[in-house]
Amino acid sequence: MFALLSRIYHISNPPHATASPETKPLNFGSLGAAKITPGALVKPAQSHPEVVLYAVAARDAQRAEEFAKEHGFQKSYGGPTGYQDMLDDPALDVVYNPLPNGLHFEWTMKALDAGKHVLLEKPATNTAAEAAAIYALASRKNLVVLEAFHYRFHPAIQRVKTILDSGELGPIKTVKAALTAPEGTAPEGDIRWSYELGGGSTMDPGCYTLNVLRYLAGCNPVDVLTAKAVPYSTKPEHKQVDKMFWATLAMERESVGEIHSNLDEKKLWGIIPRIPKLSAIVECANGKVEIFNFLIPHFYHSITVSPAGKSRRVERAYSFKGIAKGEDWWTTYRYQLEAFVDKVQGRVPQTWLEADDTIANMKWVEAIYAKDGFGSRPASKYEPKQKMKRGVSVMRASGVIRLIAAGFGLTFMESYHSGPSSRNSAAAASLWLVIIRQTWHLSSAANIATRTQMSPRTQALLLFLSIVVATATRTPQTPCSQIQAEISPHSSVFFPGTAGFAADIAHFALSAEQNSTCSVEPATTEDLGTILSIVGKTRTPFAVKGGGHNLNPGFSSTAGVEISMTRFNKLVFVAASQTVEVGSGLIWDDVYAGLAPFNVSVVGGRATGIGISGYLLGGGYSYQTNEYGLAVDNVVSIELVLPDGQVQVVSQTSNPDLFFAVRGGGNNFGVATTFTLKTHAQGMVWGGSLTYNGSEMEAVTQALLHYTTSNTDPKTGLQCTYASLQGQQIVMVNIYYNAPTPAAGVFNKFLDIPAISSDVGTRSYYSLILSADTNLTAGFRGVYNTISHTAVTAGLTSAMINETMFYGSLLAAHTLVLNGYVIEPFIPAAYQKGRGAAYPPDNARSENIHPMNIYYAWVDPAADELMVNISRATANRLASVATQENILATVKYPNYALFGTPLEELYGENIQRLHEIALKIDSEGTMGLAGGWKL
Ligand SMILES: NC(=O)C1=CN([C@@H]2O[C@H](COP(=O)(O)OP(=O)(O)OC[C@H]3O[C@@H](n4cnc5c(N)ncnc54)[C@H](OP(=O)(O)O)[C@@H]3O)[C@@H](O)[C@H]2O)C=CC1
Ligand SMILES: O=C1OC[C@@H](O)[C@H](O)[C@H]1O
Repeated sequence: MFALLSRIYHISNPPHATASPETKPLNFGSLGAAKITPGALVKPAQSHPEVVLYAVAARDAQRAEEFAKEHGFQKSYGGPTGYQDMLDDPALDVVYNPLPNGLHFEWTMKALDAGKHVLLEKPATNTAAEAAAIYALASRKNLVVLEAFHYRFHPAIQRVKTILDSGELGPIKTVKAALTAPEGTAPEGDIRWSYELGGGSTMDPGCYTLNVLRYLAGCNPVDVLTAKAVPYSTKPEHKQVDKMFWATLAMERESVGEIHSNLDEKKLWGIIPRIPKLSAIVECANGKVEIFNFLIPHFYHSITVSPAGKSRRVERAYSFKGIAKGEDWWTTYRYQLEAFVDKVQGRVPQTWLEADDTIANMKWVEAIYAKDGFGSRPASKYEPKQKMKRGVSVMRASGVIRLIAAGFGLTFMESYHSGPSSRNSAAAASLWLVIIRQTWHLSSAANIATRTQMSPRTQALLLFLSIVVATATRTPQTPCSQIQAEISPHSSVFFPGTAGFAADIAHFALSAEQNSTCSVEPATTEDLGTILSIVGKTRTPFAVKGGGHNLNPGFSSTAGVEISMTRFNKLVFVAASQTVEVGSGLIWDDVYAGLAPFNVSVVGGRATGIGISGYLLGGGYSYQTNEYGLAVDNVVSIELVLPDGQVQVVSQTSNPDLFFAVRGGGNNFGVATTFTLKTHAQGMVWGGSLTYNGSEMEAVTQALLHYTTSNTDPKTGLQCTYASLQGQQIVMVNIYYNAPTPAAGVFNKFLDIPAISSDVGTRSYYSLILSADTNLTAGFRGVYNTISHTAVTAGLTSAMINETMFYGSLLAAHTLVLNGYVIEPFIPAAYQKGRGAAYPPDNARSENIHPMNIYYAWVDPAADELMVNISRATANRLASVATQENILATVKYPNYALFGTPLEELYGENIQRLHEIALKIDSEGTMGLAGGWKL
């Protein structure tokens, strides 16, 4: 009892800390004079020596002033510009954002734009897409954002996690969490009852229950099995505002989650208040653990551990007992503030919530709302300053999360645009894009066929499909419903209008996306086999999507059944063999991040967001190709579900023909589920991105020619892009060296040229991958084309510059967002690291292929055909120049080639062998129903 009273006393009267002379204190400002500010910031700040309560901003100036006086803020800002005025204050370091949920996105983006770190109240935003956009901006600006799930910083919940992780209770079976608040806690008119402001029980106590479920289960959900919600009132404005909800979720590791919250729990018989529910209970194979009051454990909590067959014990954890900072009386908010300040000050926080965590939580809040029919809270109308549009792009988080994110689309670096005209055109394009997107999604299959450059065969296929779809709507058993009936509960089918479906069909390039009849997320090879067998027997067109980065329409998208590989998300490093098993639904980001703790890496993609499977099935060029060869040269084995549903692990010894064919030969032979890859020791690397003004094109070209003719160092990697961004000429150079410092002089000529922006230095390999702004054009329409050359000459670069400038200025005023021509030089040694893959054919390896990426991104769907034709014309002209210069290589990189490219141009001497293998493996032609390079 004394301990309890002592804690309560100190929570209300914390000892005041004095600033330490060694560290610079941080000036905090609160956006809004919110009810939570005193508890979450003011009190904890009093005992934190590095936190200064610097300012508060409120819509009403007098209220701001009073609030500042009452809580000890040095300054106040008020009135209609008060929030922004505070953000513009150069002395402000950190923004605390406790605004209504629906305003979190706008004001966090504005705070980041103003260069401030943000402690952001939960739930981070109204949608997962907004959360992703916040973290994309924070990462670009190197600022800290933390979603204030304060309870996660307290020793109590961490103790529960430690017990579960220790294995004492065995594998987790179910996690149950509930939070209820008595009626009146959120009175009528509270922000929590406003749909526009992001209200609802699932958004408020509910987001904690979801968060604690994910944290204790140690994984994310894979499906919302059931969800039910009750509206706050019968008034029309509350139709989508839940006062309580229940949901059951299937979790990744075969556990089940049950969560519930009630923000307005009525009294029993109208008179007896109910005891609030505040517990999380985890049932495991060998026992159970329950934490009472996981939310605000600092007052009082209990952790009851009941191992099977042993006696029950009760634990409590108010501090880390000297292992980490803290006192028994520290509140969850105080622990949180400690970690947040540590992070901002560049120290290692005791614990942290990464972007992935926040984005996943929002994703599953939305999924619950989708399932119970209440729908996501409205996306903010705020258009971020630094982006032209809210695009759709595919983002991946912790290896298991996938969502549609507001592509942090086109970043208009201020320095590229001096006049107002470019901003006006950006705004116009933005509006246009929104309208186009909405109408495009209503387009029929036939429209897709005529608007995009598709072969008569594909058009016929689509026509056939429209008939199938039309018929299917009248018959009870469609391929989708058959799949739904036959797959296990681990796998899911999603239909249009659901969040799962939207995520499954999303592509990097909008022009590559198609509205499918349904999407399927198989979780097991058996289910995948069942799906292949159903689409094969019913002759249903389908597509297989890994990362969704393929720009060719119909390659990983379909009007039929979209198979999304997202649930094949395993990542297992095997130290003994120095290999890693990688699920084909992951993106390279997941792999790099997951392998970093082992100080190893793999030969993989050079840009963020690239999927494992498409990249590997096409060959795979990497920053590490000079040192270790192409990605296909580093594949040890591939688990494949064959077109007849059989599962086979294919390696050089088990099936040399298939092992040859799959590495570069695309999806003709089945669906890859797991790749086993060689890993290589990985320390810190050096490199990053340099962006130059067009006026430096000649200087950069000279540096490039010098580099390509003199460099033989296998630790190097480089990409040089001549681009026109909205009519503005620029050159972007990404450089890489596999050591903390580069060999003397290797990149000096590039570094000597004045750059508009430079982000080069010693960093982790994954940070290097993130440094290139390759999501600049996510969500626009796009086309890739390519030629391959064997060397870089002045004649070729000058032709590339001509093409860039000509089409850049011709089309900028109309629809073009960006065109880019990328030189990717490799040293001859790169091609000697492997042999015997479908791409590159062995005889072409001696040519020392440099694949050139030709990329156009635009807005108007009506320009699709024009852009494809331009990409053909420009590639043909560059091929002629390369021929004249005697540097044209014989094969093209499949992952850059435009649809319709003859297969001989990709596979050269391998074509006959590939045809024979495909015929043997897929005599029924099942894989021919999927798009891609079809043998
Ligand atoms: N971490 C935790 O334990 C808790 C977190 N929260 C979270 O903090 C946030 C704020 O909650 P709470 O403090 O209870 O809410 P309040 O209603 O007290 O605060 C919201 C603030 O937002 C400002 N505001 C700006 N625009 C609007 C608007 N259109 N309508 C209403 N308010 C507006 C107001 O500031 P001004 O007067 O300056 O205009 C107000 O002070 C929520 O995101 C909530 O989920 C809440 C409670 C506990
Ligand atoms: O964050 C919160 O924590 C406690 C809840 O009662 C409150 O509504 C919520 O906003």
